[in-house]
Amino acid sequence: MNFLRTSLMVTLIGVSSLMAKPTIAILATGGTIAGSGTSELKSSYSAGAVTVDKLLAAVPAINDMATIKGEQISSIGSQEMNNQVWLKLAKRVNELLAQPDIDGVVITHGTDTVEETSYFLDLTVKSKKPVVFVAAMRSSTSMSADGPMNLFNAVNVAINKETTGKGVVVVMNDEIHSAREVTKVNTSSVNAFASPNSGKIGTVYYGNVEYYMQPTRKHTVASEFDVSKLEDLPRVDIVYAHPNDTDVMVKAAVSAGAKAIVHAGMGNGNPFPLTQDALADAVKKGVVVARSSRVGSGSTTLEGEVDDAKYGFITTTTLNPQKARVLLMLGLTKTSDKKALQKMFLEY
Ligand SMILES: NC(=O)C[C@H](N)C(=O)O
Repeated sequence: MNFLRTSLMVTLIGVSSLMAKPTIAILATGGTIAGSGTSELKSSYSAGAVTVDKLLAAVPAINDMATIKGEQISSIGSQEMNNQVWLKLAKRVNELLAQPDIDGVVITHGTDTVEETSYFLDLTVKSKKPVVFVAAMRSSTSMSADGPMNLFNAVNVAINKETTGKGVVVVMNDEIHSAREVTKVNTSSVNAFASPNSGKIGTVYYGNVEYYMQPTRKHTVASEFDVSKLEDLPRVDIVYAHPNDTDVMVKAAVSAGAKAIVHAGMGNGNPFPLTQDALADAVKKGVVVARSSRVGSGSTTLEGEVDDAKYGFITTTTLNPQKARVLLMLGLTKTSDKKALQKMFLEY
């Protein structure tokens, strides 16, 4: 009799744990998804004006799928994103994902720099659990706001078993992108994101998730970067190339104390000759110079038109300048050895 009662209880516990909803932490940082304007037909608004509770209240359906725990990290337009918020966010996500009762994290963010913040977390989160960034191009008060459906889709991606181990992903406009690859490609359209080198890794349509690609570079648990004890990050500046360029921006970066410069070169990462000399001088002063490209896709190849060995440059391979900056900031917390940093650009 006792045996029967015990086995019945075990079965009931088993069934109820099978039916238990996953718990998802939603961390809000601001952005247009939390933007508020005075008219649903005007494009002007203030980013980050809506609190996490209001954001969640706009999508009640997510409570049927998961137990939701909202948290406000910051309330800024992502053009105001900075080292402090990056570190706070990465530390908090690691803390939450270490808890057995948290199954995944969704982060609401602005679109302007979501490609950088998501890549920063891709390199610093120490968990295989889902981490999903979501944003919007239309403010919460706009007609046909895209935020609610994007958030609904993001929670569906976060509770989907297949998201485990994929690294940090970004959900926008029914698409799932890997944080390493995704970039903003349009200033105003709801279809503002693409992964030019690899394509999206999946789709999410009214909550139905389909994956068909797997990120191959090192991320999350395979990454060597640890922010748990960091208070700040090394300064890395980006210098954008153009015909008839000068040495002014490179010199300004060096005298401002940049530890590294990412050069957004022309074509396959080519600097203007005068700028190239200034970059070579920067290397002699101990500044790391990484050649990226302003083109937006493709790799700055190890053996292109620039003799990297002669000038002491490294290349960022397929990372665009703003993502290369993120990897360099973290790389410099480990080493300033150029060979070691070049290796990171081939692995991450
Ligand atoms: N669509 C957006 O989210 C743009 C806004 N400036 C932001 O990045 O916060």
